[in-house]
Amino acid sequence: MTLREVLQLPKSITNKPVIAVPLTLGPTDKLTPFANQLQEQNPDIVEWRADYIADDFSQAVMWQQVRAGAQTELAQKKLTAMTEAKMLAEMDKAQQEFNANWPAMNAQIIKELTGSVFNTIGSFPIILTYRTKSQGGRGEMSPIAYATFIVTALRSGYHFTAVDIEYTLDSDLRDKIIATAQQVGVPVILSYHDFEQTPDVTAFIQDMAQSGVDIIKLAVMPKNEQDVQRLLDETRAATVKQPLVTMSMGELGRRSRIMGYTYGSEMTFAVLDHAVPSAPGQLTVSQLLAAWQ
Ligand SMILES: O=C1C[C@@](O)(C(=O)O)C[C@@H](O)[C@@H]1O
Repeated sequence: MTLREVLQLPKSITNKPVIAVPLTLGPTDKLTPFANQLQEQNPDIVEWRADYIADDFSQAVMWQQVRAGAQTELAQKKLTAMTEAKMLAEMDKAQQEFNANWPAMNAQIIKELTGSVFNTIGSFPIILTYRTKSQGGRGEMSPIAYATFIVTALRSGYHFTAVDIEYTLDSDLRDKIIATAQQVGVPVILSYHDFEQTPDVTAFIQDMAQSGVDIIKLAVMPKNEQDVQRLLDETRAATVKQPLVTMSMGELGRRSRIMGYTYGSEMTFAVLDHAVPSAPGQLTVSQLLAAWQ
């Protein structure tokens, strides 16, 4: 099956790869300008990089906010030292209650976050991605919180076109996400990033193919032109059954983002004009289309 078929995207009449645009907005950014620009540039799919926003709604951050609010209130009340001590002890109890209620609150927060994305850009197919710091993203959640986030978003009632999971995630958690994705009918993209070098691409692709996922994605850093060519050649030579998405990052690797499809990479990531790239070397959609002219 081709990547377009796996993701149930319309057939291309140009034979070009799928263009994915990352959505990297944080908690104070507005979605509407992104949505408007999206309509103008009309890529195939949006990758919601949830790591740009989800950590702002983590258990620790939310409790911090509740506590700070309560403390400000206390400070305004001119309490005796004894009453204040009593109230602080009550805060401890409140924290325990907060922690006990967190799973339900977390599920609601994730549902609302997902809803805000779908209500604004839901006419576009959406990939759900949470990228950890070690894989080049912003996410600092623990592996369990990461898996909970993904599983809850998949079960939120909004239908993602695909979900991305990191190859480096603990295999039990990975299997749990894969099982959930299969239950809700969402294809899984398994991703691996190397920001230092271009590893043995063939070996990685073969190992990643063992995990029963639907699509394999590899983003690696070249040190020289030979590395870029090796990534392309090994992509072409790969014999796995899953569709592949590969790219050589950084300035040197740019041509792999433009020409990778002629070697068998079926999706390329590009940003909307004036947006900040989500990985080194990404072109804008306009630059990509111009390069294909
Ligand atoms: O995995 C990838 C590919 C990418 O890292 C790139 O190099 O374009 C960009 C990420 O947003 C995406 O999740």
